[in-house]
Amino acid sequence: MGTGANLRMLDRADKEVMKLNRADIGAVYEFMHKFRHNPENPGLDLKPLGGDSRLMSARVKRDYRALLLHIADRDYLLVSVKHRSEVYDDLSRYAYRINRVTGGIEVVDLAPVGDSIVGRVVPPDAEPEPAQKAIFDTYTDAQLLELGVSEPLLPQIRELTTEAELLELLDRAPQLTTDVLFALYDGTPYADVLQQVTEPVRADEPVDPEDFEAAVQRPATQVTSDDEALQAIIGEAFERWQIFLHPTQRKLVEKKYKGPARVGGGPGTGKTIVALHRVAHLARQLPSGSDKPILLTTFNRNLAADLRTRLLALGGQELVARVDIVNIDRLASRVVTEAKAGGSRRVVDDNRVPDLWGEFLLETGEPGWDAEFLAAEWTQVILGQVLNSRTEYFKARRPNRGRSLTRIERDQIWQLTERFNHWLEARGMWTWRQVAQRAARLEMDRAAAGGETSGAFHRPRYRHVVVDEAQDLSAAHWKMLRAMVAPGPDDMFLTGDTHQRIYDNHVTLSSLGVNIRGRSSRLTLSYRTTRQILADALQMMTGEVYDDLDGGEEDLAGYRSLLRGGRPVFRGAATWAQERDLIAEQVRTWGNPTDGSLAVCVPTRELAAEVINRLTADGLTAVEIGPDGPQQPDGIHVGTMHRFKGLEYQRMIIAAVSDGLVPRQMIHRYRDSDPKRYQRERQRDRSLLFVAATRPRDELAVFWHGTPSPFLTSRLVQRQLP
Ligand SMILES: Nc1ncnc2c1ncn2[C@@H]1O[C@H](COP(=O)(O)OP(=O)(O)OP(=O)(O)O)[C@@H](O)[C@H]1O
Repeated sequence: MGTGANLRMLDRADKEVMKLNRADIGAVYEFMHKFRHNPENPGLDLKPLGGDSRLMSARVKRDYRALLLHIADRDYLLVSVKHRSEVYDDLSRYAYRINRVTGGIEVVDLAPVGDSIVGRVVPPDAEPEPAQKAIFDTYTDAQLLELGVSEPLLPQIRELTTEAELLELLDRAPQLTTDVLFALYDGTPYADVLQQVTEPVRADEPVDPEDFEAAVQRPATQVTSDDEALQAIIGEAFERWQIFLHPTQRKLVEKKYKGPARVGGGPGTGKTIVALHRVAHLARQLPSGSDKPILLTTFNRNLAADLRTRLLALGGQELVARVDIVNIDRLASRVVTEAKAGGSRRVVDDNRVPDLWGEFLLETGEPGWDAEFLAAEWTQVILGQVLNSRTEYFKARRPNRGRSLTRIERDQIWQLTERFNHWLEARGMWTWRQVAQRAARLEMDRAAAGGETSGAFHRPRYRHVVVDEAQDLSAAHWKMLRAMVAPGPDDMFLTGDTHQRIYDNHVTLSSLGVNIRGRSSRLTLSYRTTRQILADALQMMTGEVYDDLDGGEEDLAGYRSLLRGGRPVFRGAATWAQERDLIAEQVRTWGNPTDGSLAVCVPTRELAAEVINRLTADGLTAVEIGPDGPQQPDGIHVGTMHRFKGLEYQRMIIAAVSDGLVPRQMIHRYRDSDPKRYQRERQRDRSLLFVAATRPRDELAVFWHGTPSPFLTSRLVQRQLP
């Protein structure tokens, strides 16, 4: 007999392990190590549990036993670690099956509901339990099985009459059973559950319910086999996302795509996690080397820094060494610097563009033109579409630009923009959008030269490009990225959510050479927020229509959470001073936490400064969230809405959600003059509020003074306390 064995751990087992004390956790690690070395080691006492079952037990230490599933000759799956007394008392309580829908292995403990303590957060003000009626009695067994519910659990599911019982059962049920029953319990229609919850995790090929070797390999069997990951689990220095992907997430990560692919989905559904795992997956297939063939990019600096930290946690220095992690503007500026195309020009912020146009028109004495209009035309059409010549501009489509232009007007505008360019250059300035446009041009030329058979052959810069926060990139950014990687399998992988677009970049990817048709998927299960917070955040989105980055529409159908918590608080005050009292009061109610778990979000920097003053006056440490994130980890973090992308807090207050502030008062001037722009700006402000409202994990409070923001529906406003 050979000595070594393969031992994997099922995701549910690690939850049990984490509940043990440190010494016992250490014992589990020792056990696994010994077992892999030689499962026949007499000290492990490996033996079948009941008849010809695949279930076996082995000794971890005096009081603990490991339950293992024997997959194949020297291949085992650790499914549970239990106290000795629980293992042998009633062997019929454990069941295992290959799920016919997902093809994954499911192991369940059939202990009666009521035996264990509910492990989830249940709101203190939970509604009274309904009368004794079986929760799922409107569905037949066949229907539940069709949705992928675990068969051995059916008798218990039939008995459920209260939410508490449901929560208890689902705490130990397989993932798909949990997902399906929650969706049905939330009132999602059967057909939608089938389409949104079950279909994305259906096995790609027919499932053989006896083939455990095939089953253990499928995404639906959430396991880990790698030693370092196991060690990390045991050492507690890990987070679950690093190891256990949801089957839907894992499928997207490991899929082979024929071209660019896109993953959408609401806030907190793990898009960034998927992007990071995708990078690791692609890196595993690279030939060894010391270069960086994978680009991982995102919108801004602190998001890129966060990606680096998380990628390091996921795959260590070895992985990070193969990946170029950089935010998109910095990437563009690198290209321009490398080509010495920027001279010594200094980059100025794009929001200064209207003022600069104003100065230019004044200085050059060009009457009859509106600086705002020209700034938008230059930014969105000329730079936005990387137009290089007057002819290109004549032919360009001008979607979302409101009024149409005659040929003569286009000609004049083109000339003006050329002069404006020189004017900026003479002042040693250019904007981030100009940098992006220049970089796109350089990379497109470089790619075109690569196709030539001339002596200087240019290889594409990257083999794979992975983009997070894809909704915020501009057309020039996409053109640059497209040119940096050769079209082909697994070339580009994008994650993002247009409901969270907070910069004014609207694109149609196919027109930019990034063809995601037929390769677009969506995640729907939020791992971050409670269903109570999620429901209220969705209310704030009422009535708005969002795009899918490719000319179509996208919604958040099926977006849900398995986490529960208290209902968000909504309160209005007469004045801003009184609202600050509300903030202070809420912070007190939550126990004045200054450990970095609480944040206050407001529309402007001035308001942020005033909140900081108020909290400081109360003797609390309050710190501002800057462009690189919070200035220090501790204290109460206070920042404007733009700063919250990529952050997560346990509790949050969103304050000054008042009419005139959310959306910004200034956008009203476009209402009649440029209704399309008005719509876009209004949508952007709504997205900012949505992003903020979906950052807290457990609790949310929303305040305003005077008239509440129009984004707060009357249902939300009426919920306020007297
Ligand atoms: N498979 C998983 N297991 C455990 N936690 C997960 C998993 N996937 C995601 N999470 C957690 O959910 C939270 C949100 O994940 P992530 O930031 O990737 O979501 P996102 O979709 O990119 O969100 P947003 O759109 O708001 O930026 C994080 O705390 C992450 O650790």
